[in-house]
Amino acid sequence: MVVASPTKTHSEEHLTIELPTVDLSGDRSMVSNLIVKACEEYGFFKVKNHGVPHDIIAKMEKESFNFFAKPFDEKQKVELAKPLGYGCKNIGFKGDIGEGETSLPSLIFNGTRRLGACYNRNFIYYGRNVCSAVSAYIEAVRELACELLDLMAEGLRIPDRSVFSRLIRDGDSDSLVRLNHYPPMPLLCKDKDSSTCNQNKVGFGEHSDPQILTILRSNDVGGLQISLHDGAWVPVTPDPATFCVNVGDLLQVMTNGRFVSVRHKALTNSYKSRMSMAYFAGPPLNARIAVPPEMITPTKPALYKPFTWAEFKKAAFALRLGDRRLGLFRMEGDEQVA
Ligand SMILES: C=C1C[C@]23C[C@@]1(O)CC[C@H]2[C@@]12CC[C@H](O)[C@@](C)(C(=O)O1)[C@H]2[C@@H]3C(=O)O
Ligand SMILES: O=C(O)CCC(=O)C(=O)O
Ligand SMILES: [Fe+2]
Repeated sequence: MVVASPTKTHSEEHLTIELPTVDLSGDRSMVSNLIVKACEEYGFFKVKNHGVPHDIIAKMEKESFNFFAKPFDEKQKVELAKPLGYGCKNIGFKGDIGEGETSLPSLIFNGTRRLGACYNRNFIYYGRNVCSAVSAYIEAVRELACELLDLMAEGLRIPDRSVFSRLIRDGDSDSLVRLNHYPPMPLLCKDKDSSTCNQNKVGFGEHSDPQILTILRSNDVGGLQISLHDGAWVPVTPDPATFCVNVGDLLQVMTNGRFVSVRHKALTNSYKSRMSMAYFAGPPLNARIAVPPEMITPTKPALYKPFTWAEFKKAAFALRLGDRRLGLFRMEGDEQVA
């Protein structure tokens, strides 16, 4: 059963919880334990001293801003096979956007190692600079994603340390890079007669990420919010010196529900452009999503049926952005939906 039920927003007030920030230059066993704790508690954490060279990030940011600053007609030329390419005002195949009348220009690149970011005709449209910036960025964040996945396996005491990362290292790993641009939007008014207009519009609606792991970075403009267990929305403070890392649906499955793939959304603001860059680390399409035996015990039996990423992706991409898709793969007789 699929339940399309956005979690409820707690009135206007927001909790101010700082996400755990993990310093990757610290003691390895301490780092791996901290990461496991953060993935269990929040499904999100920040990393500093992450090893992704500053010039690679700066070049990617510069090329992304240049791209979004181009005239619309020119950007539209790169609209190729969905979800890859440039898209405006819709997310996915069903035209989902935020709750408000927002437009989200975004650009999606293939992160598959074998194909490269700008394979076939894309190269002509994006230009040499964009392609080399994206390729270097993908290489560097893939390394970071693999390192984090190894640390997670260590923290979970799984003897096969590369059980998760090998899916990403595979030349056919089905990864993506998405650049999101949130232009400033006027504030929403609570009601027509009200002179108090103070609500930011939703730029990217509530959802979880379907892949294994997401490595997200934004400029210094806030907007990302995550949903806590009780349905409260918590804003994430932007910090360009860190990456924000989140557990995807597949990692929730591969840890047998120990890590949580947490719902999140992004709001626009009325004064400054926000730009985010997300690397979605996915496995090869034919990969069987297996749960390491250490994650299954008599008290914690397998929660999900076995499936391939192709099967999961097909189901996920046929749904709407906010739909809960993990329920489709729960073991028979299990009443839970996610
Ligand atoms: C409505 C949708 C957009 C999405 C594919 C989907 O059918 C459901 C998951 C969405 C998502 C969220 C994370 C990433 O931004 C994304 C590229 C992905 O892999 O899954 C998007 C998809 C998209 O924009 O096509
Ligand atoms: O822009 C953001 O901070 C979030 C974007 C996001 O969640 C996504 O691209 O899947
Ligand atoms: Fe996301």
